[in-house]
Amino acid sequence: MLLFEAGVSSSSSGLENQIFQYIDLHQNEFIQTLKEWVAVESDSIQPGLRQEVTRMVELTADRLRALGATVELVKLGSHKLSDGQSLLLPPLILAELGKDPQKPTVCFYGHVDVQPAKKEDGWKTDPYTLTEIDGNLYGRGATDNKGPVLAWINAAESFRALKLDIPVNLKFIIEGMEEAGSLGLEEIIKKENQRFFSDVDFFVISDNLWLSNRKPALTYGSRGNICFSVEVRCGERDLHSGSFGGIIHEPMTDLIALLDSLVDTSGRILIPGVYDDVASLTEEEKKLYEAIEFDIEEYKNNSGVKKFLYDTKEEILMHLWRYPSLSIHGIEGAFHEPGIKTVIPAKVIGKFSIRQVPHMDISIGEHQVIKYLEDVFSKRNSPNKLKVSVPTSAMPWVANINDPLYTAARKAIKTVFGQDPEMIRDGATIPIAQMFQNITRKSVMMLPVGAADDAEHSQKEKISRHNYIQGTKLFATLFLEIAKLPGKLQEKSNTTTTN
Ligand SMILES: C[C@H](N)C(=O)N[C@@H](Cc1c[nH]cn1)C(=O)O
Ligand SMILES: [Zn+2]
Ligand SMILES: [Zn+2]
Repeated sequence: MLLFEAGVSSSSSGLENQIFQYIDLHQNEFIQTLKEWVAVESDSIQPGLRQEVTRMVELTADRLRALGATVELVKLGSHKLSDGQSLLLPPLILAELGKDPQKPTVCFYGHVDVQPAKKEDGWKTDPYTLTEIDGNLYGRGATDNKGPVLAWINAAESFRALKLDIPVNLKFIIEGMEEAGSLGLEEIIKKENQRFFSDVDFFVISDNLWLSNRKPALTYGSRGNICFSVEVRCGERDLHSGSFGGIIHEPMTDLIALLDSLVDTSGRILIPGVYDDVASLTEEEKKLYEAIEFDIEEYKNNSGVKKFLYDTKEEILMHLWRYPSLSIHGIEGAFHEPGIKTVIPAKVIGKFSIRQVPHMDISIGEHQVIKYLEDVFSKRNSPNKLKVSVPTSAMPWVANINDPLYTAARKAIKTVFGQDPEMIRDGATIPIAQMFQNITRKSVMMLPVGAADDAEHSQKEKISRHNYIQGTKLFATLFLEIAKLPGKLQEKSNTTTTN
């Protein structure tokens, strides 16, 4: 059996070494569970797979119950699809393990839904069969986010199996709609703020990646996102392009023109006012970017793209983390199969999103985009119908890295990986981060275990065996480090005695 040397460093204690050995010895069992989880096609985007998402949430609940946790499945109601139909949302898991008032309480967030994946998208392995190749575990959801969710559960299980006291109370909030924009979540966080979340001291999210393939990271910021749907319709049914091509305003032509008006060739968003509220860059912040270790070539190789829009480390990171970006994701109703279908689609829906950064206002952004699209469309003198909607949006998040939670995590990372973490932000969005911070006013931290080459949302998504197993050790060590934070414990026992 392979033992990871970095997990048994000179700075780790006897207790840590005992836990690390247990994790190393049981790594194949942990991987087997991940295999079972990856086999569930819990794609939250495609309505036809909603039952699989619910099944995945139930499987997760079973695992938490087996750990000894008390599990509640909270109903989130339903949501409206673009065709007007209503679809049930999967339940949300709120689980609790330990309720000792003398211990700090850590709430972990993760999601068990995944992005869509089909073998024919270009996967070399079946996306729903976890496949190990050269130490990497390939499969949809391996890193985003089933692997990290299991790593948290594995960490707690390891304490239990060794009959060791978990030195923190654990709470879990696990959803099945993150990839679809965390529908229904904010309402529950607000509702549960005075109940389930009332005794939480720290929130930890492990749903993003390191900046490097090898160097661990701690994340203190993420971008938000506003998702837009732009529908252009000419009639009730598709038309023969031989019978009608040349005499009508085609919806797809209108839509392509609208989408083409959004960004220029340098990546700059062309919607007036979008950059107005972006936080200005201070000298202090500039220095932060200069100090970061970032291998542009490695990042480029991970993407498979030959050239980025920017050449310097600072420009690239700033355009990922502190400036908005606009991406076009797809067109519903467009003929996308191989071959030629000589049709004029009657209705097409373009999908794009704008990653929001601090100080940008979502409702102002929505208004600016809708007005701009209406202006561009009106100049085309098209009789077609334009409808712009915002199916989902999420706020950006930035945390205070001087919070004791970050101190505990730095120590845990140093113990397990033998090096200090890179302090990073993330260009992606985890809607719950800002909800936790805003609503509960407690400390929030992102502690990723996936590496930069994990290819989230892509055809070769993976987590390495190393990161999955070391990640499990990291979370176990984090429990021990959080329990050592004196200020928090002191405060907690004071509160307990005065109550
Ligand atoms: C970072 C996280 N693993 C993730 O992939 N989040 C999604 C969430 C989202 C945002 N808008 C719609 N879904 C993402 O950043 O794309
Ligand atoms: Zn995720
Ligand atoms: Zn994702």
